[in-house]
Amino acid sequence: MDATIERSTLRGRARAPPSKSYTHRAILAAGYGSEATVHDPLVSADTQATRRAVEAYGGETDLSEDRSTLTVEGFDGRPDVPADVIDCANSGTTMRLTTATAALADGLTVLTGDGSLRSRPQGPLLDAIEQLGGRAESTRGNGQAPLVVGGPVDGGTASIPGDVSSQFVTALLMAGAVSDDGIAVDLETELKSAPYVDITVEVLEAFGVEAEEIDGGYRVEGGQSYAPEGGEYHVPGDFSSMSYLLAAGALAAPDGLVVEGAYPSAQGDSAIVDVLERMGADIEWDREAGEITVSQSDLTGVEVSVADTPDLLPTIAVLGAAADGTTSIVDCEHVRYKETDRVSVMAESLTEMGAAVVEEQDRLSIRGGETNLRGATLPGRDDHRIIMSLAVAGLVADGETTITEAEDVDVSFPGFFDTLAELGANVSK
Ligand SMILES: O=C(O)C1=C[C@@H](OP(=O)(O)O)[C@@H](O)[C@H](O)C1
Ligand SMILES: C=C(OP(=O)(O)O)C(=O)O
Repeated sequence: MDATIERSTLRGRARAPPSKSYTHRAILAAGYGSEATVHDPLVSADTQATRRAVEAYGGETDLSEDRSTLTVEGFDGRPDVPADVIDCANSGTTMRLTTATAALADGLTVLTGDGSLRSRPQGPLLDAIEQLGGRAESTRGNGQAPLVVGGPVDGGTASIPGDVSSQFVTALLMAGAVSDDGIAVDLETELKSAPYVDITVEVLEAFGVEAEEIDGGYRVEGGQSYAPEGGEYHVPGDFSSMSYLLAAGALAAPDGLVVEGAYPSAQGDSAIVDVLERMGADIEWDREAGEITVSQSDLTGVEVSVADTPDLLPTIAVLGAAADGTTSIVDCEHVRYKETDRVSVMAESLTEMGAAVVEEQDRLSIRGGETNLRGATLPGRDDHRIIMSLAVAGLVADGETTITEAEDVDVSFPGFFDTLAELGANVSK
């Protein structure tokens, strides 16, 4: 599917989808337990992959007809050896989190994914599982999927670098809670994407599982049981998804637009509100009502570290391209290990749209504001965040912006283009 966007004026109210990160964790936490109902799950391509993995390990899941609840009968801490290969599709979270599950099973599991996922780093997690006494191999010996993983591991201490993916820590903590001896993770370097581990700790706590940050790492006791209070868990709204709507409002909603479902949580990506404020946007977050109101404003470039918030890079890059002056996105090397190398892809795409961009290994600088962005035909590269951010750029570009393979927004924000259209965007697909 191609999506074509033209300059637009937006207004009204929109609700971002439920959080992808919380949904993955809630489904897997419920899988590690015996029974739980997950309310307001994100039903998207990525979270469906985690659902399939839980089923492969012996869990059962049932999505209500209106898709508002997912009931999970878990495998109670003891995963079966899957009857088939687990296909994690495009989802890094699914692959990392359920690779650690495989290390608890008494036999071998094979995990694979699409071309993008098969090119992303898994080596530190494989090493960690081997340090814990499990078997963990990349079939091509390059630290990438397909992976062959086996256990059962009892627990112990594993040391991993912190600057590749926080999902390795999340994976080991979630599995460690149902291991016999628990797992301690020593971080060899400072942790990037750290708020995602805060999300993990928050979800574990909601499921009655304790994990803690210790000096230089994290630790979880073994022998714990996953059971949310009353058997129910509610997923909050997704701030990464909201970032596109908020950026769209700051660029193209003179009378303002309201984003609903924005309640405070551990999501680092709520920092988008602060970034927009620093750029000069007229933005207000009513935390109690869970509503953010944002209006079109003249934006100025700022320097932003995305060490904690890698998924905001494409959104901030687009804001920078439309702002006066230079926006520097720093601490971004780990953003190269996503569905695509998003530092390079945003540099190329925004250059194509007429922005002045300088790409360095750990910094992306965008000088905007001198001339308008111009529409272009841009490949979506099977990367949901590239597609959504470029669609926002299209709202303020001269002429048409066409994004190819735009259906991949389904990974995290199904209905993204319909939501934009309901806000008044000129979108055709
Ligand atoms: O744990 C999670 O839910 C995620 C962690 C982050 O990845 P890294 O920890 O690999 O940076 C983030 O980019 C991804 O979209 C979701
Ligand atoms: C990188 C992302 O997710 P994952 O790592 O789960 O593929 C993302 O959603 O931007």
